[in-house]
Amino acid sequence: MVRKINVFDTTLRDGEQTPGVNLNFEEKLQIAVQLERLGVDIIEAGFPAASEGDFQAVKTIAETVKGSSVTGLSRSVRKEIDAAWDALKVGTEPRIHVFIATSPIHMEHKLRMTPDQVIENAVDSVKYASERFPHVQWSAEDACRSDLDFLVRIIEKVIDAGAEVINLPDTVGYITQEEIRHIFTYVRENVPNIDKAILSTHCHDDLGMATANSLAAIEAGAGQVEGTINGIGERAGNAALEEIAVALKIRNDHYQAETGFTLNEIKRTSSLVSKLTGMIVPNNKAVIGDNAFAHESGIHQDGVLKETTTYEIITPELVGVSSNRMVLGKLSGRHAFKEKVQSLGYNATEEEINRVFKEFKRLADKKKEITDDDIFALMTEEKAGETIKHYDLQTLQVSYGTTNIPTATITMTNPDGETLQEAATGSGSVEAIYNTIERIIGKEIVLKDYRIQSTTGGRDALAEVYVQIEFDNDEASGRGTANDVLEASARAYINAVNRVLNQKKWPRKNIEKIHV
Ligand SMILES: CC(=O)SCCNC(=O)CCNC(=O)[C@H](O)C(C)(C)COP(=O)(O)OP(=O)(O)OC[C@H]1O[C@@H](n2cnc3c(N)ncnc32)[C@H](O)[C@@H]1OP(=O)(O)O
Ligand SMILES: CC(C)C(=O)C(=O)O
Repeated sequence: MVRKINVFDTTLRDGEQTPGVNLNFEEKLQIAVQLERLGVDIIEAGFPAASEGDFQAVKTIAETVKGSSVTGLSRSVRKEIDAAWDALKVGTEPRIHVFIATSPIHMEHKLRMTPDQVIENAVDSVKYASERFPHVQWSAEDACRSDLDFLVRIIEKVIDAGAEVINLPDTVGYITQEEIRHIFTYVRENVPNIDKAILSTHCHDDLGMATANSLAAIEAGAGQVEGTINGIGERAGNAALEEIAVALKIRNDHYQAETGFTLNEIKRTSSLVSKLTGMIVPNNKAVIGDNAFAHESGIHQDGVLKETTTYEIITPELVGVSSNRMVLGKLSGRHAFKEKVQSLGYNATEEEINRVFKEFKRLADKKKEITDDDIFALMTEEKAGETIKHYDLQTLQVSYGTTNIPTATITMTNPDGETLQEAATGSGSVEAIYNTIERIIGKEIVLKDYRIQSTTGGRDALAEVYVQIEFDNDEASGRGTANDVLEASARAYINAVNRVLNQKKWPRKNIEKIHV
């Protein structure tokens, strides 16, 4: 029997508590609409009493979103419950989330209240909220560091006062899986009226255990899970909802529970939240990181090419990613290389593949990632064999100073094997180099794009320059790698020139016609 777990998304409330994140009205609305599309059951849209902006955002979201229930947070303070009511009453089935801390540390030092005063306050605010809202959720802030018998006492009373969801947050991300299972089990077994309420889990990631702890709480009977998209939130963040939803799906055999998520909306939701909050998703982030479906090493790539399940437990399509990705680099093997060559339209012999594979490995030692363009260049050179002649850089000298005109002197061999030398000036060193190369080649070349990046870290990093040029009505890109940026710039330019020449012989648009 598979249990349905309600998803309570707090990207717009706890997620907005991420240091540096500040969503405006339109951004909150855009995210809320996407959360609805994702299939979130409850959207916590903000804290209506916190500011006029948050009040308006919660109100508009409550007016707009109909497929998910919309809620707002409030302290155990009557005027905040009033503010929440004003913002949320426009929604269908208005819902409030009231909280107060229950741990000895919070009660004594922050609230400066006795446990009995906390009970009195919680009961009063839940009653007050229930007189307005048809749905009331109550949270015992810092529940996971609270005394269990005190929790049992207060929960029984707030359920009697009208709370229908009881949330037991791990506010500071402190709990372990075994302990959270114990808390949920203890509450279920000892609160006499617990059947009238749904238990909810809300975990923080301070020890990197938010997802694991949320799943453990589900195992112990939580019927609602709270978290944020991409795991953003206060301090180290909240449990990442996409991880929980996918874990429940993939390990359904174990958890026997599922969310109502339209899972293939996950990637789109994650990208939207990342873009609007400015919180970049790490490449290695579970489920939605750029590398989650990328395979880098030869043994893995070979396995995936033969049978994807060898190294993929989640299909990319499940979460809305179009396909997996083979990253060609120095750790790649012949199988992945051959597959890439074939996917680019080449019908190469084993002998050719073996030859070009050696070149590929040489290049991969210098570059982090080998692109389709690189493979194209390697294959073009292989197919052209000796017949295509090209320009080669022999020497490069650049004179630059703050008070003189940058001048480059270059020696190159041309396609006929002749050695040519020229010098030219420019407004900067790179322009001087490109003007000199243009003179040697004797053609007008248009530089359409120039980009530079380092391919490794540290002071001795290799510079990689990418250029795009046009001459003789043909375009090509070129890359050059060297320890020095000026040499890399020259090599990229010459590489692009050679590609234009190669393309004239082996037109790229006819790539599939290149057969042995
Ligand atoms: C675990 C969580 O994530 S809880 C949610 C956290 N989110 C936020 O705090 C964002 C919105 N917060 C705000 O805009 C403001 O903090 C407000 C409007 C709520 C309150 O602002 P202020 O009145 O200036 O109080 P301030 O934030 O400085 O201090 C909090 C006060 O609330 C009290 N308090 C904290 N939690 C609660 C609660 N659940 N119920 C009642 N009082 C509470 C504190 O004890 C403190 O009281 P004191 O002033 O008597 O010492
Ligand atoms: C208000 C509660 C649910 C909270 O955000 C927390 O305890 O982390």
